[in-house]
Amino acid sequence: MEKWLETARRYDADDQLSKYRDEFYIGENLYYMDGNSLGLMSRRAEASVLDVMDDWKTLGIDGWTEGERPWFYMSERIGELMAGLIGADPVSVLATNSTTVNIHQTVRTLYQPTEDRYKILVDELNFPSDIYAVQAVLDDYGHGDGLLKAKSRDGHNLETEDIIALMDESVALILLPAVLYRSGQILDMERLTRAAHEKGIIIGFDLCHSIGAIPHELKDWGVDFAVWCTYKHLNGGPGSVAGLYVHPKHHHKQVSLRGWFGNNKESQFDMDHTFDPAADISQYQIGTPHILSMAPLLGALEIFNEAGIADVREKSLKLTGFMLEMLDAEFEKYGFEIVTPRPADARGGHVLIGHENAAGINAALKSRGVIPDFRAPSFVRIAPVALYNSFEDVYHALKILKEIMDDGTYKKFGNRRGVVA
Ligand SMILES: Cc1ncc(COP(=O)(O)O)c(C=O)c1O
Ligand SMILES: Nc1c(O)cccc1C(=O)C[C@H](N)C(=O)O
Repeated sequence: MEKWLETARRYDADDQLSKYRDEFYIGENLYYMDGNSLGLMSRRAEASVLDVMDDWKTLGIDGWTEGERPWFYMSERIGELMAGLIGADPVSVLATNSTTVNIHQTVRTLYQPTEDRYKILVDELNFPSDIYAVQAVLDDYGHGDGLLKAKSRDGHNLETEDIIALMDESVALILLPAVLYRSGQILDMERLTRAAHEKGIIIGFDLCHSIGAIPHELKDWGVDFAVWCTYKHLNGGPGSVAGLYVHPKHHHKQVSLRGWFGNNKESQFDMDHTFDPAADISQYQIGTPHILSMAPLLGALEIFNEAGIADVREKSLKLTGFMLEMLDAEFEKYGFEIVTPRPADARGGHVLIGHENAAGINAALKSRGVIPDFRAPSFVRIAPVALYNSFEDVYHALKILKEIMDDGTYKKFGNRRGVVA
């Protein structure tokens, strides 16, 4: 194992992003590898929350329009800060609601079924909330049987051609993940979008596991819409306000879930009963924005815009590459299945390993200060995050994993997941 430590130290010495590690609160002797579920708090995120609290303290109601960070425009302001991460114009990006609400909002708004074309194409590996939301839309439109699921050949990943083969004239809309939440596979968004548009289908992506980990070019690819959460790679904190993108060609369509914060800002306080939609993405807001759950993003996103998503991606690939190399070389005898695709263009920001005792192994790792997460039925997800993890973290996490396997301590933990895994 010693040679891996040397490699890790060499990589760390070369790491241009290592200066950001100190900006984050990282517990003592903790190897935090769960940034794809909940990113760590940075000092800048903490400071921006305190600044917003201070505006509330000193300005009261005038905080909506006064101060350096007027709350009335904060959803759009954070949208601007996220635009570069997804390759979009700032006027097409917004921080609002939760991911699930944004799926209801975008899908309901852009889904325009006809008698022959009413199906929504998803995949059988997507996160449950996405499926619940899409099924609810279909049910409400009287097309409950319209959910079409692309199947996985190996139970972990998807083949682009299998998805494209399902795109026919019966499909009205497609919602797919950009990076699969379990395996970490990146889907070919550009090719899928091209194929969907050739068939006249609206296509959107869930970027929960890709934003902040990989670059995107949504506008150039012509993607119709996207949604994402901000508490994973973007480090916005638990329940931080989600994001959405809608291509400018759809901005003229009136949103389905209407509320007064989607109204044209100039006329919003006229309190008229006729909805006067904002001309741009602002229309996708519904009610009063959750200012305190947006505030951490002001600081957290500043770090991203400074570090640059290209460098973040380069380091992230090197971290997961190093992890995969160690797993291949040192873990063969333990019976792990390494699920994450190997090619760099197909691998997101985390690695998924399968083992029949995965829940016990996950618990044993946590007891030793390594924080991954368990995903049913038998997987451990490990995310070394470019902004705050080092190569030495990866080395220590895997060294501890090896010790747990060698001494069998994982057996003491049973093999059941916690209530929140
Ligand atoms: C792919 C994906 N979609 C949706 C969600 C749910 O998002 P929210 O709880 O913000 O609605 C998550 C994670 O919680 C996710 O990983
Ligand atoms: N949103 C979460 C939560 O409220 C509690 C615990 C975990 C989460 C997650 O984000 C899970 C995550 N979407 C996943 O990929 O499994």
